[in-house]
Amino acid sequence: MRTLVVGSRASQLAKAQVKEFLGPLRARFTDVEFRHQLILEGGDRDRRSALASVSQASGGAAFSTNQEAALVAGEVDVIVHSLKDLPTSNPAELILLPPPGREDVRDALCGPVETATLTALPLGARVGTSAARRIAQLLAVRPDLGTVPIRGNVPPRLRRGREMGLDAVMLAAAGLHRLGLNDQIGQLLPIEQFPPSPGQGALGIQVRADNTFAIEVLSTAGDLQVDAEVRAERAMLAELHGGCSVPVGAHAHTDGGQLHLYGQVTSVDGTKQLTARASGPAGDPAALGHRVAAELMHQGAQEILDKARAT
Ligand SMILES: NCc1[nH]cc(CCC(=O)O)c1CC(=O)O
Repeated sequence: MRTLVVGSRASQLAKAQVKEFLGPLRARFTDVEFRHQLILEGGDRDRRSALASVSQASGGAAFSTNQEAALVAGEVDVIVHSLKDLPTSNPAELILLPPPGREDVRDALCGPVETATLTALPLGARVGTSAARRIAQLLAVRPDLGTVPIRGNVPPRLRRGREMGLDAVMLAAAGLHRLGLNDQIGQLLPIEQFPPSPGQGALGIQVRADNTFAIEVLSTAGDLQVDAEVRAERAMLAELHGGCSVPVGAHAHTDGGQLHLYGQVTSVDGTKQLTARASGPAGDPAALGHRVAAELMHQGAQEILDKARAT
């Protein structure tokens, strides 16, 4: 019996993601023992300091560092991340395998279901989110809204939103679905105005590039269409030199052999919004990502991003 040690953060969402990833693999490889190992990150140990520093720490990579160290050291064979939390540059000895099927890519407004929608939120309503992209996108459609910083794992964000009396909290539908929190969703936001963070809803399956056994087994869980889509989105983000904290949205979908990519950059105050689209062969997602990024740059993305980074 061979063993594969699967690492993840200790959050409920991370545990749900590992379960989802391992389900089909356990059924397919009855001669492999899959062992789950939790790896604490700075953001898990000290919740209070994490609240303040999570997006600044290690250039936005606060969720992946201890895990990557454990992977490089050989303590685990694979890390199951939320792909959108992973920086677009991977350490040289680590690679990302094709992710399994993607969850709903959209963002959601959560709160009282009658009022947590774009049209029903009262004038000047307060929405909980700390993400530059979400703040910018919200203000672009509802400049009257106020946004309130709220960080941490998904269930505590919902709880604090209620405690603080916020009108809504903006979260990824993927995490809500995976945690069985669908009943919290007031509205799933339209992709046109609210393209998600690149990679949102997909798992980031990270292994050592030389771990042939892990690659052989875990690749069988991958979905090549999802892989092309998220690679296009992440290539666009990388080309814009964006981390996870820039007001950049991206969404790719496949149609036959064609990959379509939609990209959006929004100023933090929501007053300027650039969008671009392109299509290309599914076999070259990076080229498509670069094309859409180049079009956004041509429209003036650099100035918007420089300003967003300065705030
Ligand atoms: N940055 C935190 C984070 N990382 C992944 C998810 C949800 C799952 C996903 O987007 O894939 C979330 C919470 C959120 O943005 O609502």
